[in-house]
Amino acid sequence: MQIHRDWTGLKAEARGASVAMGNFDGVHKGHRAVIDAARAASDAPLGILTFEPHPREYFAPDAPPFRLMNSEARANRLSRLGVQHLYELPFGPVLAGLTPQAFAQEVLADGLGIAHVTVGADFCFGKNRAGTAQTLQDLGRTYGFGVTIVPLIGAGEAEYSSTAIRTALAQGLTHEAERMLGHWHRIEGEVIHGEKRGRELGWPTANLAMDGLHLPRLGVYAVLVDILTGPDRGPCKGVASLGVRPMFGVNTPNLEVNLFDFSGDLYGQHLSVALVDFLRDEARFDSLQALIDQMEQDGAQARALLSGR
Ligand SMILES: Cc1cc2nc3c(=O)[nH]c(=O)nc-3n(C[C@H](O)[C@H](O)[C@H](O)COP(=O)(O)O)c2cc1C
Ligand SMILES: Nc1ncnc2c1ncn2[C@@H]1O[C@H](COP(=O)(O)OP(=O)(O)O)[C@@H](O)[C@H]1O
Repeated sequence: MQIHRDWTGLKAEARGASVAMGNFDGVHKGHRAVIDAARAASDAPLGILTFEPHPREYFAPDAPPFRLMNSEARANRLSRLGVQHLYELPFGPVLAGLTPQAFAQEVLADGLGIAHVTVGADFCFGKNRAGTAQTLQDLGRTYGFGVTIVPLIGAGEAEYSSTAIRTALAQGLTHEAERMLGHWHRIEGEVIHGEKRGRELGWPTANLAMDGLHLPRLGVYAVLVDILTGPDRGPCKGVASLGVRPMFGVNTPNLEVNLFDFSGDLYGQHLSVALVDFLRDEARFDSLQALIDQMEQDGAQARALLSGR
């Protein structure tokens, strides 16, 4: 998959693509219906047109993080769906200021030379979100690109939506989120250094930052892990704590993963951690020993829940 971060001066092989356009946060079942329609609409190379940062991050930079995945995780998932070109356009004052007409003409037609655009029925675009899917279809006739509008799938509009998935995860409803996503919700990133306390407790934990990401319910989860890089690359299981570690003062939230039956060095490697079962809320215990005893129970419960997965 090639990633393009500009909409002018692209090489000829990127032109004429059929693209699915949207934010694709989470790449849930509704998104995949739009991507499948883009694939079916044309024999041209399949592309995704999306924005980075997410427009909502640009317009409300101080709002709490809401994204289900960072741009790297989104790109990896889209690549696995067979997307050949990812147009990850920088969302800033220039794009935010384009009218729907200017976006269609300058970005889609003259800039990228796109042959066909597929969007979900609720797609809005352009300055003040003034353009609808129907507007796009009309502009396509003017500027010479085809437009497919995909009806929203599911019983109601909220059936498959990134917002509904965020709500489920905030309640610890991992299986409900999975039903809408079509896969487990995953947190991906590089293993960073922590306080080196885990190994002293007998529970080393590989730590991932939650920077910019939506926070699922804080607490302990049974997790399926893919080690994406390094000598220990491959799938494994574990138990993870997502939270602020109230036992140890005030901290920024992170994800701490203990891998079962593993003793390698993971610093700097990339992990993808699937939240499978919520076990309990994060707690503050009277003693370190009480925390360790509880971690033993968490580990045993996670092993039991994950057996057969
Ligand atoms: C299964 C598990 C459960 C945990 N539960 C709690 C908890 O309830 N309260 C808490 O403050 N920390 C909890 N932690 C987080 C530990 O405090 C943390 O992993 C430890 O401080 C190690 O931190 P370090 O990686 O920075 O060395 C838990 C960790 C694991 C792996
Ligand atoms: N079973 C394991 N699960 C998670 N990390 C492990 C495991 N065994 C060894 N490690 C290594 O130990 C590190 C975590 O140890 P820890 O004492 O918690 O340090 P830190 O506070 O830096 O996270 C991980 O980043 C990884 O490199």
